[in-house]
Amino acid sequence: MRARDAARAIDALRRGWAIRIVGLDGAIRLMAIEGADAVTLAAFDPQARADILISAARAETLKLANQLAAADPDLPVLVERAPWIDADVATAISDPVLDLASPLKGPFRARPLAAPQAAKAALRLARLAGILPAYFLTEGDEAVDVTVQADDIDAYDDAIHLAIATRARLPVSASETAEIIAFRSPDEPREHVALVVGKRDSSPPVVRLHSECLTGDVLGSLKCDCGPQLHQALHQIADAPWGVLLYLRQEGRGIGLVNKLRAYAMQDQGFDTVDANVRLGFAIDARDFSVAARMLDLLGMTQVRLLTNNPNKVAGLEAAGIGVIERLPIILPPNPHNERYLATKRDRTGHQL
Ligand SMILES: Nc1nc2c(ncn2[C@@H]2O[C@H](COP(=O)(O)OP(=O)(O)OP(=O)(O)O)[C@@H](O)[C@H]2O)c(=O)[nH]1
Ligand SMILES: [Zn+2]
Repeated sequence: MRARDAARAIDALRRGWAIRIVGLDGAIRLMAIEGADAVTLAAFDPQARADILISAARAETLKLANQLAAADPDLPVLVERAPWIDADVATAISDPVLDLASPLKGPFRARPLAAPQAAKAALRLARLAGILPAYFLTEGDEAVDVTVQADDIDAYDDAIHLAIATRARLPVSASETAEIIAFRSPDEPREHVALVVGKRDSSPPVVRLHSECLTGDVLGSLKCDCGPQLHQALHQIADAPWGVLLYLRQEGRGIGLVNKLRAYAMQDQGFDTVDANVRLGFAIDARDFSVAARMLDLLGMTQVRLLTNNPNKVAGLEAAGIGVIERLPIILPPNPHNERYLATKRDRTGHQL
């Protein structure tokens, strides 16, 4: 059960437990800095010798990039442990939101990575767990709570075992005859849903992929366009012969709610949505639309008319075998709070607005 080991490791990281990642080039023992305190750190690393693993982007902010031998932007950086680096300093090293409040100590020194494949997998695992990509790292063979192969983290794909769990009628304000279909995967606790609107016929459905946005969808946040887009999409689908809205549990473009809110805190400090993600150590867009393709596949839909301004959604579905026969724009007027966000999407992430 290889996906199960990755799922266990994700769970362990969120609980602050120690894990070991075994790569082709060696094994590393890790504990997430996020959630670590003096007590858990002492148990993990009694001699205070664990180094600190961070993303290349974070290392650049800490002025460590010039010490890197290989210029691989995806290769994490190992920061040598100094006596003054305790749990609080490690937190300041890992979290860019704190940079203004706690000017960083230094200088830091980078150390060569003994197990680069395992270290890269550790960063991917942090993203999957929704935590900051920063760890205490040792190469010792002391006990851990979970051991996982780097290959299993690389291959982790929550779409593979996705299946329809149940379906029911769900009248919504846009359509009284909608049906909700829930999907579940044993590898992933978050459940995706599809809302099928209108009477299914042989024409390609109008489809909207909506990524979860708690702040926009539920709280009416004005910082983004998610809430109004969600409702507009449902009405556009209701006006079409038929269609489906996929509600994907990809909060914060796949980095999770807490990390998205960290990105918002970075935006309060002047960074735009793209730079905030990068400075936190994540991809600009960490979503994988193959899960949406798998849902459409399970619904028997192979060709769609896609409601989006995002060319990556079109490309992602097509790469996963769904034919996008038409892209339909979804345009809403900006407000003073999301004007910059929408301009960034247009200018930096290729949105056709
Ligand atoms: N990381 C991050 N995520 C954000 C930010 N603002 C909104 N989001 C997330 O972005 C996602 C919304 O994107 P979508 O509306 O699905 O898609 P899109 O890429 O804008 O493309 P469209 O189909 O054209 O709307 C949601 O998961 C939001 O939580 C931000 O500043 N940072
Ligand atoms: Zn939003």
